[in-house]
Amino acid sequence: MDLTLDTPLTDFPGVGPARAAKLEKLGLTRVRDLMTYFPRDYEDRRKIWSIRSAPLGVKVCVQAMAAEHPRLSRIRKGMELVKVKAVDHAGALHITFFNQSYVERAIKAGEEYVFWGIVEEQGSRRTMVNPIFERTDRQAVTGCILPIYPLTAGISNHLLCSLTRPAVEACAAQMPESLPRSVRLDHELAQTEFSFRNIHFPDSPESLDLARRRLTFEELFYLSAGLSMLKHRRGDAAGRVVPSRPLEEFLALLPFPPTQAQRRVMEEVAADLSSGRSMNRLVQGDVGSGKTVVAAWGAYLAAKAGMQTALMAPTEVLAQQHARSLSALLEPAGVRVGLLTGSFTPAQKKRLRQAIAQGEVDLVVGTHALISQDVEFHNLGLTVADEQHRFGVAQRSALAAKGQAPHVLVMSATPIPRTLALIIYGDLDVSVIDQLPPGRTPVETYVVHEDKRQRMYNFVRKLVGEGRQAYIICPAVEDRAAQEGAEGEPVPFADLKAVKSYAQHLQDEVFPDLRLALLHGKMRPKEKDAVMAAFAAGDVDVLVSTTVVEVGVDVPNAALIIVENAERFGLSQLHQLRGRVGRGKHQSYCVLITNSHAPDAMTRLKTLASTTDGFKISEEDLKLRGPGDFFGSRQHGLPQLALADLSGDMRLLQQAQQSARQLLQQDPTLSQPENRPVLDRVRQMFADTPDIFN
Ligand SMILES: Nc1ncnc2c1ncn2[C@@H]1O[C@H](COP(=O)(O)OP(=O)(O)OP(=O)(O)O)[C@@H](O)[C@H]1O
Repeated sequence: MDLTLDTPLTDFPGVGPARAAKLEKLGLTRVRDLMTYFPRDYEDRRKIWSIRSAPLGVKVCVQAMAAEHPRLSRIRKGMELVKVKAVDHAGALHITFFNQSYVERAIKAGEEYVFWGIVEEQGSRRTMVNPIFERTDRQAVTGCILPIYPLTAGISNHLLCSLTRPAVEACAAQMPESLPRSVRLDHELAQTEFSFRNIHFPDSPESLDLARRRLTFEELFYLSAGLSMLKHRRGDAAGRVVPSRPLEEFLALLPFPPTQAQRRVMEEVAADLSSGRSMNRLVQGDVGSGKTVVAAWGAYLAAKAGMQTALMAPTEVLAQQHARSLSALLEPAGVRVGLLTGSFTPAQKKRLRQAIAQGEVDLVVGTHALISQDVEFHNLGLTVADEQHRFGVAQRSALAAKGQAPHVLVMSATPIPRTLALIIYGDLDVSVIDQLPPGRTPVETYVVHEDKRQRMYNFVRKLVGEGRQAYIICPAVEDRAAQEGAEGEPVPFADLKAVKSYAQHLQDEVFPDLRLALLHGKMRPKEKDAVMAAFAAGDVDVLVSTTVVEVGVDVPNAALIIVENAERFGLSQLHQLRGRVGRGKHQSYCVLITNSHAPDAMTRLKTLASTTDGFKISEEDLKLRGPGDFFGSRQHGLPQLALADLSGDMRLLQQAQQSARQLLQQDPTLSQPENRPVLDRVRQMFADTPDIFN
């Protein structure tokens, strides 16, 4: 069979319609797809041992001759055994196969085989159970470094290897070289053919490293090039001029002087808005660093220039809170603030929509409802997305599409490690508020086990006695699959009922004399708002809540947060939760309760207890849990990476970025003929995200 990159997999022997359908599930229909279907791991099966020298207890290859015809026996119903003795110059290996009766015919007395399995010793006998085996003259999966591919039901690693091996042999040389020669030489990257051969079937660990380095670099290079082009394109986009005004005029509205960091970021925003180019800026700041002020400043400038601002918040509770605090701040300066959420009655919504369309509202605060089709703005000049990584790139663009190239400000309260920020927000300029307002004392954090529960309740009572308020957070879980704890234990708060009855228990048995309230995501928005408002007003002492308070909720008098089943949360999420306290002048506390004694759970929780620096914590989280948490379900809308490991490939990312930038400096649109292959690859990579690259 003559293979080319376009040969369909159905041309391979043994691939009928049923298998083809399963392969398609993995994205594999042609040889080309096999080439870029990379192994997730490797097994080093190069060393071939003799029976006596083979180490015990680990998987090894042993070469030996079948000394007899295999013996098949049925020991009980449904259980078949095949036994065979294999020998070499110095020893014998007693091999047993369970329920693989075909072995009786497959192994022939007198033939040499390589057996891949675990050697064990019973007395002086060396044994092996269920090895993989092949004849020494037909070695394919032994004597080599074997790739381990990601699989799906009905597709074995063996099958994938048997497809990939001939594909790579015939077609590695046909894979086009798209990296510019100078980039390849500058970074000492291996050639394409070598890289594809060795990423699948490495000659040695060193060759594998070279191959992986090249292909990872390539991936990061195209990603960086795409993102730079996007930034460049946006950067060039003409923006509406929002004239700057003296900062002091706005600062006079604030009840506190800004921090240096806030001042700097506000100046950056004003410079963007008045530049005549369209702003695309991310404001990153640790919890409680005071990002809202920056958004308010942007909205203020826009309003004074006769333009509207839309501020999109991720939750109803947060939208309500922003609307409250922004109107208190801005209404005195004549900026009209409106709130639009999904929970309004149709009549209310209609009235507000009309006001928005007629330009009677300057700043519209809302949830996703803002993106809905029938909201029309009179003159939208600025959009602000709070907690952007919860929204996708697509949602951000949908909001922006409601105006004529409005300026875009994105605020993220989850500090993101720099590597990830470069990728998730590669298309944005970044400002960091790296300073907390003065007078904050760091939150004291404790990890405690169940047995200290009573002491903790006493502590709650003591703080409430001093006039403070407290949160008690329970992890309510929505999907059934997640209801088992990490170690398979049932989770006390796995369902809403449990949270409700826990709250009831606290009110009835533990704190009958305190004012408790319950908040959870399944409540009607109006109820949620009422509870939050009561808590903010100091009418509730203890708020028992699910993680709906996680993002952004701001009640400075709250000085204690207790997190139940803390081991179930990611570090960054716990950091967010902890950020709900320590927002005022009172010494605040965070108590993480756990039943778990699992060492890694304890390590994670102790990390949190040892630092309050959000960037450090998120880096630790990235190391411990991988980037999945930050990326969510690919909501960011950027391409998925096949090889690059964002927690480890930082240096390579920097090199790739630098090199992509250099190339784009010479040829910003990659329109020169020699850069055509790069442009094609970038387009291909961004093909699934047309809203950011067309
Ligand atoms: N410069 C400042 N001096 C004193 N207090 C400030 C200052 N800036 C903001 N604050 C107050 O600090 C609290 C936190 O501000 P804000 O809600 O804007 O933080 P944030 O960055 O959005 O935090 P989070 O991400 O946790 O929501 C608010 O009560 C705010 O009024």
